[in-house]
Amino acid sequence: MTEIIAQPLTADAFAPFGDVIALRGAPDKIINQGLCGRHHDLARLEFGTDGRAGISLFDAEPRRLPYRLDMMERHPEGSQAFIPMTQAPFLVIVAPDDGGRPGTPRAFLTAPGQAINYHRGTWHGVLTPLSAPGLFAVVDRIGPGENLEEFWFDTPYTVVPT
Ligand SMILES: NC(=O)N[C@@H](O)C(=O)O
Ligand code: NI
Repeated sequence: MTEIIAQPLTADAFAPFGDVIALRGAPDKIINQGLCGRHHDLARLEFGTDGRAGISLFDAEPRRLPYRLDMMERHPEGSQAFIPMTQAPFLVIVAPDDGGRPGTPRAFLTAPGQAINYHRGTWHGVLTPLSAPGLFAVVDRIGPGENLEEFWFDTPYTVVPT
């Protein structure tokens, strides 16, 4: 199986696929009588013309590295954000589109305090925590119709740590 080496997640590397939601420098605005910094509008969310935003909680089983990647998916009708409810790193796997199927996947390990938002239609691996509890707030589209497309690889990949 082809190996993919997981890299530290950076906003630049992830930009073609989505947004890294994290503190970056000074807040955009100081609020709450000076006791809170607002870091404003950090992700491009989309829910389609007939959908709406929803917040759900995902309680996922932790996985281990090396990780067998045999399927990727995408949501053609909306974006999907994963906001960890712990400080634990998790695995993020994305791929460019290659004629309607995932191209070569890329894997990232988050740092504590990083959350992510997959842009609408981005190929990604399913939520992959690496420790328990795998508890995440998820902001994605609630609406009619099918919003999940899966692609199963004939030959799985193996994701390994740096
Ligand atoms: N299917 C589902 O709600 N979860 C996936 O979209 C995922 O990205 O984990
Ligand atoms: Ni998804």
